[in-house]
Amino acid sequence: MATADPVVGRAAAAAYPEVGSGDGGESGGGGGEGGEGGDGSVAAVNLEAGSGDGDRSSGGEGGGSESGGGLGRRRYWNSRLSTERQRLVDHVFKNSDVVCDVFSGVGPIAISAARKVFNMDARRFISSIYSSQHVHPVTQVVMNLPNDAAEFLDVFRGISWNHHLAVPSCVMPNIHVYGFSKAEDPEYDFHERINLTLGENVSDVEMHRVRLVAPGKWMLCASFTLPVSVAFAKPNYIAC
Ligand SMILES: C[S@@+](CC[C@H](N)C(=O)[O-])C[C@H]1O[C@@H](n2cnc3c(N)ncnc32)[C@H](O)[C@@H]1O
Repeated sequence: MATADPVVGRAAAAAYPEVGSGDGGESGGGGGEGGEGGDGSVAAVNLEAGSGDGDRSSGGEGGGSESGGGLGRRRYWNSRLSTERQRLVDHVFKNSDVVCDVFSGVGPIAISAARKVFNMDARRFISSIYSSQHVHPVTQVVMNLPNDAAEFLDVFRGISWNHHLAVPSCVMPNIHVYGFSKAEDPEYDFHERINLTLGENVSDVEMHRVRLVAPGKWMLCASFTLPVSVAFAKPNYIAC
């Protein structure tokens, strides 16, 4: 478990996994106060609050819950996703990666991988982290808000517009975006949503079926490298 700068954001996080992959965080380790809900499927930790404003309700994927108001209180997460989180932390992220977990919730992914965590709204975070990319280019972006994350992808359109002189040396991040699909061909359906939001036909998208959340409804993880043409496209929104 991360002990240095144990600051967690329920909104967004950036991680420097070279510090270690932690213990997966599902058993309420490091922060103490592990606990279980009635169905035994949740665990809780006390976390030192960073900055940020307002509270956010738990995201769309079923089963998980977060309780309490502000950070530093008892918070919960869905342990049914622990295998998926471990897949990212143990098999996808490399030690040299800088990971941006934009829907971090209480931070089970970020904490497993991190030593440095921020707390901001997802859109503002992506914009700001990219404006300071000279120091630590982001190499992995996790977007686990299955109901809506694909619709946030437009934030990447033109994200590097201001750095157009650096195109040849620019590192494009691998994006891992989660989504649900009830379609007959869920991979095709989710890929179409991604293309639509990015305004580009993205090739080489690796689809991973995370789990069947209801009969005929898959939770998927789509992984792809952000196309240079998207990152350097003329932005269609003003970054805050
Ligand atoms: C499905 S949970 C995923 C949490 C965590 N990454 C995990 O793997 O368990 C999505 C989280 O994103 C947060 N969220 C929703 N909208 C957000 C936004 N606009 N910016 C940042 N976080 C947001 C929700 O409060 C929720 O905690």
